[in-house]
Order: sequence, then C-alpha cells, then structure tokens
Amino acid sequence: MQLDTERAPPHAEPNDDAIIHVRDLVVAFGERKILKGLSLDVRRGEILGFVGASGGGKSVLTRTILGLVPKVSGTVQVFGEDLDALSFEERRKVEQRWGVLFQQGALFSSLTVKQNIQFPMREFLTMSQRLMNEVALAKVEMVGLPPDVLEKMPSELSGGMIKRVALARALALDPEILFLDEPTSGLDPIGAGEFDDLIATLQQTLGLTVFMVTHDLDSLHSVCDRIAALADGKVIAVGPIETMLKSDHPWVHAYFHGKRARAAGIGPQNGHDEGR
Ligand SMILES: Nc1ncnc2c1ncn2[C@@H]1O[C@H](COP(=O)(O)OP(=O)(O)OP(=O)(O)O)[C@@H](O)[C@H]1O
Repeated sequence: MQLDTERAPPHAEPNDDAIIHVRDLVVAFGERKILKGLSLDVRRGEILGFVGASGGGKSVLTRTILGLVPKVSGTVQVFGEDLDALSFEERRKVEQRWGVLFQQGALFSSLTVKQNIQFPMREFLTMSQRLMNEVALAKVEMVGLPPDVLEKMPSELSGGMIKRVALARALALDPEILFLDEPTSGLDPIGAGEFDDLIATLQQTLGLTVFMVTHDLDSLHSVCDRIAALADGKVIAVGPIETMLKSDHPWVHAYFHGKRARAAGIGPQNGHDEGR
C-alpha cells in the first residue's frame, strides 16, 4: 500500500510552519482504539480539509487536539505548546487563540445571537458591555449577516444563519486557528457554496489557519489548500487533491474517484494531474 504522506516521517521535529503538530497519537475508549498512531502537521495559514469514513475518528481527533479527549500516548502541540503540560491559566491563554465551530452549530438556545457571540468574551476577557456590543456587531457583519440578527433568538434563524452566527462566535476572540467540524452539513448546495466562499475570504483577510473536518467534496475542491485522509486510525494520505488522486489506498481511491467526486469537478478531466 502506498503511503502518500508528503510530510516528514512520524518522529521528526515540528516544522517551523506547523501550527498544529500531532505525532503517533493513540486515543481509545475502553479497549477500543480509535486513533492508532496518527501523525499530522497543520501549517500556519493553510486550510486543511480532514476526510475519512463516517465513525473513523475525525471528531475524536479534533476534540483531542482541543484537549477535550485524553490521549493514551503520542504528542499534540498547538502553537508549539503541549496542552497536557500547561497550567490551567496557561491553557486558557492557548484556548483564546482558537475558535471552534462544532458540527451542530451548538448555539445556546436561551441566549440571543448577541449574547451567544459575546459568550467567549465574557468567559475569557474583561470588556465593557459597550465594547462587547461593538465587537458583536463587527462579527455579524464579518459573516455576512444584517445587524438586526443580533437581537434574535436562535429558534428564529435558518440553518444557514445559525452556521454563520456560530462562525461569528468562533471568531469572537480573533483566533489564529479556526476548527470547523462539517461546517456545510445540512446546508443546501447554494448555502454550502456561499459558506465555503465566506471561509476562504475570512481565511485570507484574517490570515487564519483552518482545520476543517468535512465530507463535502465541493469544499475540498474549492477552498482547501491540502487534504488529509484518515483510515484505520491513521492519516494515510496528505497533500493537495492531486496527491489524493494518486493514492491507491482503497478508501481514498473510492472517495476521490467516485461519481460524487467527478460531479464536484475533481479528477484529471478537470485539470488535476494524476501522473505519478
Ligand atoms: N466519548 C466517547 N465514548 C465512546 N466512544 C466514542 C466517544 N466519542 C466517539 N466515540 C466513538 O469513536 C468513533 C469515532 O467517532 P467520531 O465522532 O470521531 O467519528 P467521525 O469520523 O467524526 O464520524 P462522522 O463523519 O460520522 O462525524 C465512533 O465509533 C464513536 O462511536
């Protein structure tokens, strides 16, 4: 089986441009190992799409990087820091430097949009109400929503608007890294395409690094600089779409050569070089 990792071997030191550095990561629930020695670098300033079969452990990896799931062994460094080695206060400082959009949007249903966006500000910072209001307004505008959305309740919003509000909240503290767990799931193709465009624009204007778990082949094609594929508890291919097309791992091959991939414009017929 061909290993397509274009990165250094698993025991190498982090590259200077690796803002997230994962080596030999093992995560298990009871006896059941989900991640079995996974290694991955996410480079500063890139949009990395993370794909893999359903139930394969994509969310588990995200949650482990965020320090929400304990690891059995291996190394996880974010901004060069090993979260497990940090004090509570140091860890909170690191947590302020990332924003997270979980799969379901996960807004607090009893809070207004404004209160949802201000939640991380209240949790991590001491800011006047006036300044928080200004920031909340700037964030809704940043994600393409009108100011009157600020006083609405989540139940009054469409699915696409909820995703945008959740994104505004993830951006509340001006993060350096944005974690997105299936950001376009549940959106219609037009809404998903607009959300992809928004991510790409924000990444460029804010200089973000984006780690995006997705099943959406359109997103992978249109916004991701690189893709990492998870199978059997490891990253078995990483690189641009062309690298995925070259992989002879059965899952990666089936995923990137299937009917849906062709419909998303992925493949040699669309100018992707498949040559070895
Ligand atoms: N807290 C937990 N306790 C026990 N098992 C868990 C826990 N969290 C996740 N799992 C299991 O780990 C496996 C990987 O789950 P995960 O949610 O990471 O998959 P995924 O790749 O994100 O899937 P999907 O694409 O469907 O969202 C699943 O079998 C899941 O049941």
